[in-house]
Amino acid sequence: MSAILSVKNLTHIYMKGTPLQHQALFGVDVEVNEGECIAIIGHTGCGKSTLIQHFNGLQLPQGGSVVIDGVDLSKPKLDVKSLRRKVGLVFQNPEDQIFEKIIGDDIAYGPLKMGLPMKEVVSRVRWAMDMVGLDFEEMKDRVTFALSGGQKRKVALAGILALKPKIIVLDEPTAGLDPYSRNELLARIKRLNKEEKVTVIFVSHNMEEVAFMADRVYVMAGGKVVHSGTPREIFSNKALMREHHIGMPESVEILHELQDQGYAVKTGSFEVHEAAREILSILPTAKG
Ligand SMILES: Nc1ncnc2c1ncn2[C@@H]1O[C@H](COP(=O)(O)OP(=O)(O)OP(=O)(O)O)[C@@H](O)[C@H]1O
Repeated sequence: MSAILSVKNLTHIYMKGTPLQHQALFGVDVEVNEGECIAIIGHTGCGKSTLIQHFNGLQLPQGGSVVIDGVDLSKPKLDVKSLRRKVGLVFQNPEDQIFEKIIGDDIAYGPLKMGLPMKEVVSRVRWAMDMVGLDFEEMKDRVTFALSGGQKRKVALAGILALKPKIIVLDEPTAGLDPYSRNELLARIKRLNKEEKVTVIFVSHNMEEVAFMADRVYVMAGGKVVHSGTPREIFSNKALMREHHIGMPESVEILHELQDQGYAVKTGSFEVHEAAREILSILPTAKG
């Protein structure tokens, strides 16, 4: 695997030189390999959104460097359009991303702007709708304003996918969704990552989601990366999670609680069936 995204010593100061100046990033290093699924977690205000806004040129490096698929974002005359075809950023609020009245038109917007022939545009819209689980025939002519929150999220994601980006960046992809819609959308994103080999980077406050999706996790605090590792490594580090006010998957929380009470359980198991096995393993030697 080779690095498709490399961030080195990135700094960012909002409203530099004004009385409202605020430094949001203090020398961040992130390296993402092609095909990986990466989670970025951390307490609110730690700089996650600021960081990911650099990935498609919404913010440009003030200090340090960001190189994506061979494109150095510090270079003068950066071709932002071509960068945004490589990296699709899906905002937290889908309404910030849906502009057209009709679903099919909205998803076709990017490919049409790219000047692709109509046949290719239609084929991309079909593919993108299929990837996110929207039925093409049933949904393409429906109006966007009448959709549910979950459907809007799917339309926003399909609009990005229709550009066939190598990397998708998702800011809290399932915030506000019910558990069924959340799991369905996560399974779709996982399929994009594992089968279509799209590199995925997502920000999340939902640790179940991080445990289910991520190959690796970056933990941010105070504008810095304070730790990185597999979900297993991160969630077995209770001190780290507590120090940075980050929750854990509930199954891991239960295992940590048992460990605190003196039971010999391993805390790196975060899938429910693993955690259940771990708990069952201590039953014969249970205290009291
Ligand atoms: N446009 C802006 N102008 C000034 N300060 C900003 C701006 N955007 C963000 N900040 C500040 O920069 C810091 C990092 O914000 P950022 O949105 O990157 O955090 P975050 O980790 O994504 O937070 P959350 O989890 O709440 O979305 C915060 O202190 C925030 O108040």
